[in-house]
Amino acid sequence: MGEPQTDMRGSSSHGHPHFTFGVIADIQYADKPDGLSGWKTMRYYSQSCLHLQEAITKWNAEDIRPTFVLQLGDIIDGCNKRGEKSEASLEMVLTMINTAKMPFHHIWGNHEFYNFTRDYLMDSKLNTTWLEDRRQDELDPRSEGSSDNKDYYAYHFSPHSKFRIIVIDTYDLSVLGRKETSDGHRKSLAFLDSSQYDFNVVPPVGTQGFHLLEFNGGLGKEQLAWLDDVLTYSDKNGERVIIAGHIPIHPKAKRSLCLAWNYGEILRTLQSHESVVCYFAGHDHSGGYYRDSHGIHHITMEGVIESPPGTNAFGTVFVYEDGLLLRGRGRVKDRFLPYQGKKEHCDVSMCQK
Ligand SMILES: Nc1ccn([C@@H]2O[C@H](COP(=O)(O)OP(=O)(O)OC[C@H](O)CO)[C@@H](O)[C@H]2O)c(=O)n1
Repeated sequence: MGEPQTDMRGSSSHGHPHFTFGVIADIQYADKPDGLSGWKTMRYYSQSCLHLQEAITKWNAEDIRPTFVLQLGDIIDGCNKRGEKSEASLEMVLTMINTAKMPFHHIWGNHEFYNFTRDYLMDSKLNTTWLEDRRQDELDPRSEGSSDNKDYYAYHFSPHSKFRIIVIDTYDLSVLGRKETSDGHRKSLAFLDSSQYDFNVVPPVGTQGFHLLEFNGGLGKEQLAWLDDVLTYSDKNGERVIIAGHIPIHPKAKRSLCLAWNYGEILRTLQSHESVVCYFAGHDHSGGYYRDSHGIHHITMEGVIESPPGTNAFGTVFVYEDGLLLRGRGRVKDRFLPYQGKKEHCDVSMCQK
């Protein structure tokens, strides 16, 4: 695909954008020398905040200022916990984010849970449910007036009358973050018990249960039902929906072991609603892209932490009448993502759960 062309005001052959927003993933800040990860990939801790600062500077200066930014999780690295630097490092990154002229929606990844408990996160500045569109609460039968009632961190908002953004919690089913005595932890273990898994063995990619690893997670039944309700409303209201979570949900949209435990169930939910346009994830630092058989675009953003000096990894999404234009910076490619009608068949044959 050739370079998508836009003029200084974002207009293109697709018209003028309804709105724009920023996306960024896996900043993983730590005051630590650069070095190899356990996966033998290079991690540039010295660059993570510089890259974030550059992204904010660019977003602040854009002709059409992004309405919001989706921060796709892993904002600070798990190694902060060992040095008892979790709170100080988080404060340092959030102070930088305060210089942005638009709100950030924070998503929680595995590194949030290496540093903090779920209870801590719920009361922290990384809980951005206050940005949800409360006027829509009455439209969600299961939300009971507020997302505060939920045992998972997910919400939605409508930045334009015909568009909705849904933030999902891909560590709702997880052995990270929840107290061992909690119902959520029990349900997560029950899920794993019903599957073949062993956290001590990393099976080859593509074999049964290869993705049932501690650093992945999934969506519980309640969250799936809530998501289905919100999407049903969006279908009826003629909205286009963009969903964001930390973990990729399509086996072809990632390169490594990063895949939600119950990706099949999540995919089936998304694919049963015509409103869904795109799913944004992070987690797999090498990035990925796949357009599934229902026309849903799966974008896995390259990770800031694995972006060498002189590069970066973030993007601005221009939301047009006929599609989304992802204008990538650094390692993130430019892509035009057209909206498309549903096809009859479904590709969940690849999905084991
Ligand atoms: N070979 C390895 C490497 C790591 N682990 C353990 O897995 C956990 C998560 O690793 P980490 O690198 O911190 O996860 P990220 O979310 O930063 O990155 C995911 C990558 O993008 C995957 O490609 C941690 O507990 C490690 O100790 C391991 O068991 N074996």
